[in-house]
Amino acid sequence: MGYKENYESWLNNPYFDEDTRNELKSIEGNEKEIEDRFYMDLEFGTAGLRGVIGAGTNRMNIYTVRKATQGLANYISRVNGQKRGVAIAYDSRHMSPEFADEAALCLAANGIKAYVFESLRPTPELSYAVRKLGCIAGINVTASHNPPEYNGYKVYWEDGAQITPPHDTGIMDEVKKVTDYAAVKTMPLDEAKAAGLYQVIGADIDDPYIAELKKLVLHQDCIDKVGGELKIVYTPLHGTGNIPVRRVLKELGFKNVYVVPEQELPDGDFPTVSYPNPEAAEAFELGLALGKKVDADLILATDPDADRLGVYVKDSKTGEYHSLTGNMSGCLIGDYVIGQRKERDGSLPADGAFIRSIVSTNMADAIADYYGIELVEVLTGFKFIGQKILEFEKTGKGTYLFGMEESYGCLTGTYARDKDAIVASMTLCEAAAYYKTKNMTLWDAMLAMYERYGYYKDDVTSITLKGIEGLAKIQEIMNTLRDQAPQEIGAYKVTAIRDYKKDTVTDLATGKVTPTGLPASNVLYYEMTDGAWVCVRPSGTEPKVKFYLGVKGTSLADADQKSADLSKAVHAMIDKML
Ligand SMILES: O=P(O)(O)OC[C@H]1O[C@H](O)[C@H](O)[C@@H](O)[C@@H]1O
Repeated sequence: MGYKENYESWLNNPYFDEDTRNELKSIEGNEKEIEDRFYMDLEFGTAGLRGVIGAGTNRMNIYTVRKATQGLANYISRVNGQKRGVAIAYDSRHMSPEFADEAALCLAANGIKAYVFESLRPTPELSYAVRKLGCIAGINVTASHNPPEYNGYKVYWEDGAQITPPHDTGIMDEVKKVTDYAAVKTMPLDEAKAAGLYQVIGADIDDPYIAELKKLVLHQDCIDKVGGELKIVYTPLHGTGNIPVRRVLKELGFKNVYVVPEQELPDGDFPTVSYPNPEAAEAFELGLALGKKVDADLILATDPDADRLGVYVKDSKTGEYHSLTGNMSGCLIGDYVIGQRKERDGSLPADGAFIRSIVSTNMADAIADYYGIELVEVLTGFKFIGQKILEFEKTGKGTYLFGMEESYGCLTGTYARDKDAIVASMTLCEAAAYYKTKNMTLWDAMLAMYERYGYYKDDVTSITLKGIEGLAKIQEIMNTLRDQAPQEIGAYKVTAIRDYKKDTVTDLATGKVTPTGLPASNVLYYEMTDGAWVCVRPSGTEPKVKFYLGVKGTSLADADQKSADLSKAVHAMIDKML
């Protein structure tokens, strides 16, 4: 069916509620809008379903949510997982609780028990809940850090990680097979409850989740010593982090936690920011102002579903606040956790591993090298880190020590299988306490890391290309780069090209081709002279093509300069293709 027919069929089908049909009527004659809403079904990307809320097959609405859930239910039935149930969480976005209930009632109508959180919860807690309750799957209704008009639907499998092969394609196939929206099952809430197919969860999961986090603390002694002195500013950016972050910090003994009042309460409009993403500087405007006022040691921001953490730290020598990228905070936390674990236990597991995505900093490799542990690379998406943890468990080979992504996410511990900004906040505050007892700030610790591991500087630039034309343009950019591979970028010569789609690593000096060792993915990676690199890939969660880059300098200033120069060269390369 073409987009026009799809539109007509929604418009004229009484199965769709009146509001939906009225919304569709209001766009009559607006071809572009109709095409965008109906030219495709919302697809599973890096992080499941994600789209703008509204009527249409390419939108997030109760019908597309139900359809996805019917597909999931069919898959669960196919693998005989009905009895184990599905845990469901949701964030502070518009329609999140409604979509969560739609999903639950569809599952219930399929004989699958749904465990639904009583109110909003962070993504990592959902991941934990799936494991804790022994569920076959999990659903999280969230669009993470996207703008307010978006919502999404992340699917988790029994190990608590977001779906990967074979379950992702298995579920997607089942979703595709559901062609008649009216055939999707659902049932009334009271009936689902009476049948024991809808169970509300809350404190019964919160308490053991927080307890798991606290088990990971390595230096309670340091918190006891200076937890009353450190000043921490925190913003949940109108999302789910508020209660759990404050709770864990309080229970551990951090006494001065200042929450940004304007951003404390859940609000799906995210009224104080245009983009509730700790990667964006604007997310810190209010936090920084409060930080300066109270003279905070560190400023933390978690995104709406609290899987990403952004950080600013105070440089006590200049009084300035430095922003830490996800690469920097990830390395700071990873280095602390691995280093202090070694200190505590005397040694690290012989098969210990530090996992990072291919687009994350090479400083991680230097850290792994320093501690004599393995550095494992995975594709972008924390689900691949989750998948590795499971592989370690299944094969008995490999011990997870730490995992991180440049996109502001990391996980210490294996109680959850998605990135956890609650544990990241906790661990960073603990590290701040530890370094404080050594008369160091977190910024001092960061500088010490540069000294020890090298002056790595990494950056990411993205180009937003929306809609059907945008999608085509992104493909065109990838094709251009494949057909006319750059031999140099800025001051650097390309030494090898990794094409993750073709599964090839081509050494440009010898022409030798080797496999990438990772599953196929539309990613191009240029290894360059002097430890520099550039990587290009379409985002799986937003209408963007992303250009990642990294350099290694001889000092902070040198690395900054090299990074700025390479960034300029990448921009010039992009401009040529637009
Ligand atoms: O670059 P993208 O495909 O948009 O993904 C960026 C990030 O999105 C989400 O936060 C996922 O949970 C991450 O695992 C992923 O790295």
